[in-house]
Amino acid sequence: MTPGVRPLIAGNWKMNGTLAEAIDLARAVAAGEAPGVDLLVCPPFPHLVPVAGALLKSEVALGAQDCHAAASGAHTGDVAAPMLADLGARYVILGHSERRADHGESDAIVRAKAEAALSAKLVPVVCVGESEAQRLAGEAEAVVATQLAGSLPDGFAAAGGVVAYEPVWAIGTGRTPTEADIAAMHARIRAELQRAFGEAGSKLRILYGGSLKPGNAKAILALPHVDGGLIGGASLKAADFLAIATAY
Ligand SMILES: O=C[C@H](O)COP(=O)(O)O
Repeated sequence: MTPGVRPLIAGNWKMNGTLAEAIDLARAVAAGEAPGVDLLVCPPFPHLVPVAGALLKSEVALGAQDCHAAASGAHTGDVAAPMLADLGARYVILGHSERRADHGESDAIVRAKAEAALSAKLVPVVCVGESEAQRLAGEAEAVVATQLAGSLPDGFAAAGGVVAYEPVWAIGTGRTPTEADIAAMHARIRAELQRAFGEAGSKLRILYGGSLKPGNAKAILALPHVDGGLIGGASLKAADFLAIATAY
C-alpha cells in the first residue's frame, strides 16, 4: 500500500451471471463491511441498473467494464460514457487485456476511451500488463511503461485515475508473479506516473489483478505501491470478495 492512499478493492464480474445472481451478489457485497477501504463492483452492462438499485443505500461504488470513445452517435452495440454516468456509475474499466485481445483495443483507443470517461466525470481504471512471453523475455516493465505512456490521457491524475496492473498470464489461471516481481512492477508504474503527472502521480491508486484470492491477498496487498486489487473470479462470491477487502 501507499501511505495516505485509501485502498480500492474492485470486482470485475466480466460476462458472468444471471440478473438474479447479480442482484444477490450486489446485496451481499453491500451488506459487508471493509473499514478504510473503497469497494467497487463492475457488472455487465445489462445488470448495471438493477445492481445500482441494490447498492443504493451502501457505500459500494458502481462501475462499468468499458465505454466508447465517442459521447454519442452511430455506434451500434456500444455504450457511451455519459450514459454510464447517467445511471450512477462512477468508474469504468478500460483496456482490460480481454478487450485488448477480443476487440483489438490499442493504447490509442484506450486513451481515447479514457478521455471520454473523464469528460463524463467517470474515473477510468486503466489496465496494463504483459504476456507470459514478454515476461520471460525480460520485457515486462518496458511493455507496461509503453502501455502507460500510450493509454493515459492528460487529466488522468487530476481526476484520480486508477491503474490496474494485470499480468495477462495470471488472469484466471491461479498463477501470480512473485511478490518481488509485483513490487518491482508497481514501483516502476509509480515512477512512470510521477514522471507523467509529477507529485499527483505519487497518490494515484495502482491495483494488482490476476488470481487475487483470499489466500494470497494479505501478502500481495501489503506490498509497496499496491493500493488495492482488481478481482475477477473471486469477486463473484461475496464472501471471497469481502475477505480480500478485509485482508489489510
Ligand atoms: O479484471 C480482473 C482480472 O482479469 C483478474 O481476474 P481473476 O481474478 O479471475 O484472475
